[in-house]
Amino acid sequence: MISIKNVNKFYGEMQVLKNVNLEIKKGEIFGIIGHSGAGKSTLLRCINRLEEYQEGSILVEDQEVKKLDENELRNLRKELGMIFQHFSLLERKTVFENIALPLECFGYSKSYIQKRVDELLDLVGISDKKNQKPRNLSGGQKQRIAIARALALNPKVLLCDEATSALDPNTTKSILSLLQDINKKLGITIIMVTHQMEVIKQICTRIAIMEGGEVLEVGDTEEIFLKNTKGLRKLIGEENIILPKGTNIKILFPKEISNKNIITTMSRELDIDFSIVFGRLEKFKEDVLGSLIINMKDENAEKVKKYLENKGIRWEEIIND
Ligand SMILES: Nc1ncnc2c1ncn2[C@@H]1O[C@H](COP(=O)(O)OP(=O)(O)OP(=O)(O)O)[C@@H](O)[C@H]1O
Repeated sequence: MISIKNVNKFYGEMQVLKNVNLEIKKGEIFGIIGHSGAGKSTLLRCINRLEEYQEGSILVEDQEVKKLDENELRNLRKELGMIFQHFSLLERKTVFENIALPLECFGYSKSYIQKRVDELLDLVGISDKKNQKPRNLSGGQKQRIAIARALALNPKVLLCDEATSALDPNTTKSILSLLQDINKKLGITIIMVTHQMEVIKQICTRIAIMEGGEVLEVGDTEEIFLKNTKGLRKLIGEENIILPKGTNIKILFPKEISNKNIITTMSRELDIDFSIVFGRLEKFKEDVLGSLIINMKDENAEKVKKYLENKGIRWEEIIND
């Protein structure tokens, strides 16, 4: 659906996107996470050409974004709705007028606009606020208006730039579940740029971790948390794990087995001692998952690997993580 290949972008001398490659699939909720300044927003804004990119290619449904003429760009933007951290609503206009704006720009009839805005108000759950001004509404309600406005032209993709960063945790949850509903009901592809771990855990099926303009890792969100990958550790500032001598094995605890006493049972059954090098189990949606690195003498490694294989437990030998 969206294919980003070898994209480089510069602001003057400063390179802010470095050889970025990503494939975003139709219908998925894809997260782009990283610290401030990582280049997330810039990348997102290159997709709808709010920013230009100097090198590489961005294809949206097989159209090269940087080659579009004015008319084609207008049509592309119709397909790509966008929402922002601070909502970008017009304060002097009512909720209805804010949502109607893109429809007016595209010349729809008054009667269609009435009908469409009512549908959208219903979809985002703020029908009762139709004639209010945004200043009388909460942050969550304002973001619902912004979502309705972004969906007005029936886009195929919704670009979300830190859409929940200005909201409290409960409102964040409700906006995320609204986005999830919209994704399911309407089949819209969603790209979420965020620095909030909870956001990607809650709704993104796949994520890219960015730092310094580069994509460090791309993968299935659950797998990244399960394996506690290097990119994820970098993101949370726990990058360096000092591996002791001997064999180091990372045991994965997917949600189905995270509460089992694998290590103590294995130690007892094999009569081998282990030391625990590093591990983290954490809440992921309604479950707990994670991994644990254990250290053992080299001569015991084969026995342990066989044991884990036989029990169907996922593991990886860590040589230099
Ligand atoms: N218009 C601009 N002119 C010059 N430099 C810019 C411009 N916009 C962004 N930058 C720089 O580009 C880099 C990437 O910024 P970007 O906003 O994409 O990062 P981000 O990961 O989205 O972070 P944040 O969440 O803080 O916005 C930063 O170093 C930023 O200072």
